[in-house]
Amino acid sequence: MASENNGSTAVETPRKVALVTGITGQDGSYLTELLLSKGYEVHGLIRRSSNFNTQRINHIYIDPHNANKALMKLHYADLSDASSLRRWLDVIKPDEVYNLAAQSHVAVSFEIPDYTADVVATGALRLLEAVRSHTVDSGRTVKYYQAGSSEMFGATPPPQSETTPFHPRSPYAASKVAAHWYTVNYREAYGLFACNGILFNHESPRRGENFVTRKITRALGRIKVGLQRKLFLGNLQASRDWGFAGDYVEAMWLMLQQEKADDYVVATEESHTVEEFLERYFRPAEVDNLKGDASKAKEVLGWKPKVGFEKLVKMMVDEDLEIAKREKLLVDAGHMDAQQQP
Ligand SMILES: C[C@H]1O[C@H](OP(=O)(O)OP(=O)(O)OC[C@H]2O[C@@H](n3cnc4c(=O)[nH]c(N)nc43)[C@H](O)[C@@H]2O)[C@@H](O)[C@@H](O)C1=O
Repeated sequence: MASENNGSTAVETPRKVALVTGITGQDGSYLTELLLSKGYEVHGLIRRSSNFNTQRINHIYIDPHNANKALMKLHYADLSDASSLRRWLDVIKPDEVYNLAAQSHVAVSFEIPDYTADVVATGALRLLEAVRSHTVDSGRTVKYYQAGSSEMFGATPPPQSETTPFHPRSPYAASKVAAHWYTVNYREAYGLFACNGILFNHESPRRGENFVTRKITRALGRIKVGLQRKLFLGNLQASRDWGFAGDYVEAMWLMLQQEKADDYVVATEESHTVEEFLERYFRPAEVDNLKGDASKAKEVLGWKPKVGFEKLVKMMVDEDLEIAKREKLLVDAGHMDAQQQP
């Protein structure tokens, strides 16, 4: 409980409680930092893995035995396990649910389409249904955020806004379209406060190393310190609207603070091409050109990006150069293989 005492009366404001799927990912870690800074208690659902995968949130983790300070809590669950979702909703009783979990790699979704659809599309439906049934049984109100993607626009030419038709070009994108419409449907059919954020690419030093921006900045750092000589890239003609993940999680939160649930495009409105390469590879179907029109988020949410393209690239290159320098120390001391590329 947050309390305020001005000498005469004590006003007690209950902490807001958020439930975040995908908390171990790039966006989950930035969103958790934001929510904790706003005084929320944050519960994250994590998948069981034989390797720890909590690197992005280790710096904010406090042992739960320290009950007064540990405001981020982690629980095992899975978007493929409906009963786990409902159980944690009943236990945690969140005010806001952010569905950020996904198999989020577009190229990989061609390799594991069935799994991608199960987690990204049906997983969102399971969570929506768990939220709906929990609100009916408990009489509580829960707000829901669905992480949508510019990949849903796919082959439709830019600029892409909330009214642009979807034309998905991968199992991942088609699954995100399904999740988008499940969310709209639960809003219309059951009156659930459910929002879709249609986020264009957003990057950071915490971006997964097999997405193109991080792949490039990791390689740059390693090449600079002499740990790597070549970088293999794919389609260099593709254009993307790249923003900073830290800015984008703020838009997610803002959507759930509005009077009315709605869908919003979040983008920088600037587009750039992938340019560097040594060898090419191509995806079965490619999304050529993405550039968002975020006018609605600017007008209604009062949101605008703080980090532009150049600042973003510099931030990532600087951070990855530091990582490469640390790797070099390990290689020189014989603790790591120089050929071991990320
Ligand atoms: C919004 C959206 O954003 C992301 O999806 P993505 O745009 O596919 O991201 P990416 O970084 O993998 O590719 C960007 C572009 O870069 C091209 N490209 C060239 N050479 C390489 C290359 O070597 N690796 C990769 N990964 N891409 C390459 C690739 O062909 C594509 O045209 C996900 O977060 C997704 O979850 C999401 O929702």
